[in-house]
Amino acid sequence: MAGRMSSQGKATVAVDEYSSNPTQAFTHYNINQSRFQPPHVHMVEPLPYDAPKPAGHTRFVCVSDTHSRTDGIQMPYGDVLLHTGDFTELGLPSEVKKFNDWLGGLPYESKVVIAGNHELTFDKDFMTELVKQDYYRFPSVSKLRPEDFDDVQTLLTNCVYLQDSEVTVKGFRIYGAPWTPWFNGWAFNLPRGQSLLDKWNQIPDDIDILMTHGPPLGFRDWVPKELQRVGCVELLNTVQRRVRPKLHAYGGIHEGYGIMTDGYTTFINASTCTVSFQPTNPPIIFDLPNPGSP
Ligand SMILES: Nc1nc2c(ncn2[C@@H]2O[C@H](COP(=O)(O)O)[C@@H](O)[C@H]2O)c(=O)[nH]1
Ligand SMILES: [Mn+2]
Ligand SMILES: [Mn+2]
Repeated sequence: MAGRMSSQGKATVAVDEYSSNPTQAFTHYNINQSRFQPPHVHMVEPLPYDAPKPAGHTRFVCVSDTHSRTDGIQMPYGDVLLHTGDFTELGLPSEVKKFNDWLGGLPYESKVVIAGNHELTFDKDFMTELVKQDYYRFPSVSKLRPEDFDDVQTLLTNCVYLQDSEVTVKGFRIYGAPWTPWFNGWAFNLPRGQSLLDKWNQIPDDIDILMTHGPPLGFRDWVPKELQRVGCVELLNTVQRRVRPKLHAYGGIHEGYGIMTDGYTTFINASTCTVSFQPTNPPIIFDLPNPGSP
């Protein structure tokens, strides 16, 4: 069973029986529960940049997977920038500084950033293992001395950096987490199932906006070259059965760029880079009514 009520009346999420095979999970839940079917679940057209912002709303500008290729990106008007990871290629301090400089030149009131699997130096446990393996997989990182990346987060002076943590911006509670299902042994990779669920269980119940690097199952998580869905089943169950944010922003699967809704949560895969790492997908804007406004 994937969900039940705790003694406090809150939903708790258990490991899904289809956790390890997201493509099969999608088919099963679609056939047996119509879980990904219209009318509730459908694609959403992006808001044009010149759409007037309704009174009492905050405009979020979502980007992801910019991979050190920010130079040509046309940034639209908005209030709060959300970047959901993979802002570098390898998490090199030089890349982080360049990204931070780019952020510094943007006019948004607040900028909130999480890491992705490419931000190698942000994952302390990953770096410990990499050093032990003599940087075998990522030789260009070996030129760094540990003191170069020990406090790499502190290079991000022009944003709020979230890692299993939250911030309140203009009354919105925003939570960010970098973890993705294991794939080729990158940073912040964890096995599907309980390991990832343990991370999702740290998300508080009353979050308005959730930022993760990768998608949940079924919402912009299709990898065409492998004919597979790769979203996290536990993340979907956590989002739909417990946290119920108004907005779930992510990237990770570049081919999944676009917007969907399940009728309550809007899911935005804002991957700027395409599958061939061209930074051509435009930032996605999204308006939310301010908390407490009529
Ligand atoms: N089959 C899977 N493909 C994946 C997964 N995570 C990423 N990818 C593919 O790689 C690109 C780029 O990802 P990046 O993290 O290196 O920037 C992505 O668009 C997919 O094509 C996965 O878990 N399974
Ligand atoms: Mn990426
Ligand atoms: Mn990634």
